Amino acid sequence: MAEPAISFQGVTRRYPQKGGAGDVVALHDIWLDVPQGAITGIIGRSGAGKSTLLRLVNGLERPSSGKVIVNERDVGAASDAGLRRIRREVGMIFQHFNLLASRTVAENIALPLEIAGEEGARIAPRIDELIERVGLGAQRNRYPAELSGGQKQRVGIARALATGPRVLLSDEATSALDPDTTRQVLALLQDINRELGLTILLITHEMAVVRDICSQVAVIEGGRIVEAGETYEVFSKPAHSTTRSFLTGVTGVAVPQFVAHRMQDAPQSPTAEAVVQVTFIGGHATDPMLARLTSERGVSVNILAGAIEEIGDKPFGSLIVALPVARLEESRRFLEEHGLLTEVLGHVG
Ligand SMILES: Nc1ncnc2c1ncn2[C@@H]1O[C@H](COP(=O)(O)OP(=O)(O)OP(=O)(O)O)[C@@H](O)[C@H]1O
Repeated sequence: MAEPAISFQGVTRRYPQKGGAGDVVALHDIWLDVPQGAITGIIGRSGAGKSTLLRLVNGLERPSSGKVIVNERDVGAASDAGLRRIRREVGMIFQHFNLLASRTVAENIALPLEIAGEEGARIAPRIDELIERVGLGAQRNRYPAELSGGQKQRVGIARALATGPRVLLSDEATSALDPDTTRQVLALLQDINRELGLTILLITHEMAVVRDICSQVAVIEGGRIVEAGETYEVFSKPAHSTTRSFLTGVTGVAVPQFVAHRMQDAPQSPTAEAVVQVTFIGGHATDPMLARLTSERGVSVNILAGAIEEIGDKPFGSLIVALPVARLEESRRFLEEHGLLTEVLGHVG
């Protein structure tokens, strides 16, 4: 196994509060490995500790205890020279782009190279290459105020790549963008990840971003990681209630209105039906298990809604079905024995 690109080892970050009212514990005993060359998402609500976690990676923050290892170097223990080296290897993009208004696109991208003391003659071809990569050839001499949000973020990405980093940190990079532009910027990040083998660690409060480009995800709540793993696994078997609440509306399908308004927690009669969400994962996605439940067990299944999408390059299907309450347990056992996941959402009748 390759060493992780970033490793949080028992990291706690406290902030003293004014007036001695005790510390705010922004992060509590974080253990997390970010694999090389992958796109890893950290998802959490406002105040969960996401920005603090990201700032620990490029040394803008230091841990109160524990270690943050980036490319095998301990960030908390780095000297000033060591920190400068780490920052060249770690690029960052921001929600509000952080471009200099008085500089053109090319001049904004040149900035980190100038700071790093790169020779003038080597800067120009590097800028050409970066502008080409993010598709901004026509905007080269424009100023930020003349650009759309998506174009500004492309400048941010080119600037972050200028020093040839091995890791890219993304702080809510698409939160200020409309859905179409978000898709384009996420696709660009994915291309960069694949073509340059760059490790990307992004923070977001949107599960759709995780679904679209992250192969790994960690869910953070109140400064603690409550769940982490491969996106596909976490989406198909969310173990924590916070994860489930982030997933609502992002995957699968909703119970149709005509059923939803009649649904109750408990069945009201022996002929009631249970409304069940059946999740198909991996190779099981196309298995006609519901048809077999009918043909082999004689259970009548009513399909109410369904969708199949792709998460982490694997099929992920979700169906909402009605099953007779009298056959519910047997039906769930049959489906689960064949690798499907079931969850009872309510009852009708
Ligand atoms: N410099 C600071 N001084 C004191 N408290 C801080 C500081 N930075 C963050 N905190 C506190 O630490 C906790 C985590 O903050 P953080 O900004 O990391 O969360 P977040 O998940 O990024 O939230 P948001 O999405 O709103 O930025 C919050 O309670 C915040 O108030």
